[in-house]
Amino acid sequence: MLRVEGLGIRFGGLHAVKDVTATIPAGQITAIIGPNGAGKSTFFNLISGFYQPTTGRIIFQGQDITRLKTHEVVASGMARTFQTTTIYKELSVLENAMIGHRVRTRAGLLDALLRTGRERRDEQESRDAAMTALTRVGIAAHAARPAGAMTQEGQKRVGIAMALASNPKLLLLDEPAAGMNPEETVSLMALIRELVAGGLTVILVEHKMSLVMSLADHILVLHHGQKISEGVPAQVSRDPAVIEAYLGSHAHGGQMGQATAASAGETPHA
Ligand SMILES: Nc1ncnc2c1ncn2[C@@H]1O[C@H](COP(=O)(O)OP(=O)(O)OP(=O)(O)O)[C@@H](O)[C@H]1O
Repeated sequence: MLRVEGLGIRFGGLHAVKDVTATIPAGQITAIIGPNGAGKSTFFNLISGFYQPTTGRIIFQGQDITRLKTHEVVASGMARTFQTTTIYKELSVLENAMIGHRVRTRAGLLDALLRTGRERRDEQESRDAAMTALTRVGIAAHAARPAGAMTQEGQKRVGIAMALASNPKLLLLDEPAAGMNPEETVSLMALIRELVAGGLTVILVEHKMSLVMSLADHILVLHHGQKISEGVPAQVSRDPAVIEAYLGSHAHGGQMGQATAASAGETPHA
């Protein structure tokens, strides 16, 4: 599905991501983990086209997307959510998903909000795509509600629907369980599993180790911007390099051993 080769980016003197080579399998859930400041968000921003890498290549479904702009990356079949909620609370759930479709696939946000001629022509297509996305995340019945009236978890689903409205093959979830209580976390995990069962490939960055360990098929561990381990959860959680990295970041509370046995909702780094 996705391959990165020698991927790196420097911010001034800091190598935030350095020489990462990895293959993300199709039809699976891959989690990117690592202690605080490991480079997870930066890696995410690189593969979704938000940052241009200093070195390396990104191959998505056989196509080199390294130099594509964000909207071109989306058009190629990849969409992401954001760590902090980026939904429009005063607008309806449906309108949010429609904006997700339009902003990601063609016109800019301004077009979408100002209802230009092109936007109007595209409206029906957006509406259909948005309803399909809302159905996929289980909130079609709430289409007319203001997004801000949804629960925290409901708002997460709106955010995921915004990404799904562009009908991606690969969905990038930036800390999907952030701010969720244990029950909401379990419910979101079920949703992510359903989406993958339906054919989607998912990559997520997540601090809640319990979620990562029970949800991910494949884990990639970053530390100081470099890949230090990769494999199935059982392999990775026993990898001495990973344990060492988390113990080394103990000052931040990152403890891998504890994390694997943790209940849903625990945030090892918090
Ligand atoms: N735009 C930027 N400019 C300069 N430095 C940056 C930028 N983005 C990230 N960094 C730095 O790169 C390093 C990696 O940060 P990043 O946010 O990717 O780590 P992370 O693993 O996502 O951390 P966390 O677990 O705390 O979210 C950090 O030292 C951070 O300060």
